[in-house]
Amino acid sequence: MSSSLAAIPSAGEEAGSGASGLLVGMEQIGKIYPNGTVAVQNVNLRVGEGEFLCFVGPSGCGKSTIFNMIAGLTGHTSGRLSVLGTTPKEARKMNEIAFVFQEHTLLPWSKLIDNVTMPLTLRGVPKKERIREGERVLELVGLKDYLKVLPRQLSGGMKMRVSIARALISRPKLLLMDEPFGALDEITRQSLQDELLNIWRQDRKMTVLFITHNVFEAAFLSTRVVVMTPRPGKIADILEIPTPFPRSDDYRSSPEFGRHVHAVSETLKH
Ligand SMILES: Nc1ncnc2c1ncn2[C@@H]1O[C@H](COP(=O)(O)OP(=O)(O)OP(=O)(O)O)[C@@H](O)[C@H]1O
Repeated sequence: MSSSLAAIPSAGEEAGSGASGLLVGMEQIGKIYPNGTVAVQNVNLRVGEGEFLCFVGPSGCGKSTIFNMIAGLTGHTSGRLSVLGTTPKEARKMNEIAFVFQEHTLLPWSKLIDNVTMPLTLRGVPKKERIREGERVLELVGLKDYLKVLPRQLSGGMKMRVSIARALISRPKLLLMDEPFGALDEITRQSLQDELLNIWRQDRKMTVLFITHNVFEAAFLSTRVVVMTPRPGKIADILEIPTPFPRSDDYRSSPEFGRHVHAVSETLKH
């Protein structure tokens, strides 16, 4: 992997000049938590605009830690990390990174429209614009008829759709999804995979980084799969999934899909 990341600041340094075309650049990234746990070691990764990367690896290998470092929620302790051409902390202030977790984190007492527009409310965006954007993203996830409904009236899959809508409302350049579909049944999971790919394909400038334990999900969604080793997490390999989009149910049952799943599974074993 080429790594001309000279413009990327080292751990603890302030923002440097941006590396153009590079959404995320990781060079020799390491993370040791204050209690001494070595979570991540020597991670090198370059992510460009419009990619869809899945991260797979054994439990505790540092996938969430990598996401938290990219999102500026925890610092790296060695190496160089660039996000949107600057440091993660600076990138976080740009409102161009959104996070979706497995837990939906919706406010139970707020209607859907208020839940999805929360990021805009916090930024002081006028109500008219908030409502317009809220309707836009709820339509994207197939929930435009549910504006005034409370989260408790929704199924798990619908709550996840709302979480995705809330993440999309800021039109993020970088969408970080940490095992978002892990708690859903297989049918709901597959339909959300289809919807997510449709949304991503409508905005090919958006880059998605997605954690999953499911090799089928990784082979279906990704342009590349990052396979990690057990802790301390390193990158075992990065597998290209060159199958063109749109990917349909035919792809799910194709020999090509089987080969990609097999390749990811085999890499995980080593
Ligand atoms: N705040 C923390 N302090 C100390 N150790 C931590 C902290 N957060 C995570 N760890 C440890 O770092 C390692 C990596 O954790 P992380 O959550 O990043 O792994 P993961 O690959 O996302 O796991 P999973 O697939 O189970 O969600 C684990 O050993 C975990 O216990």
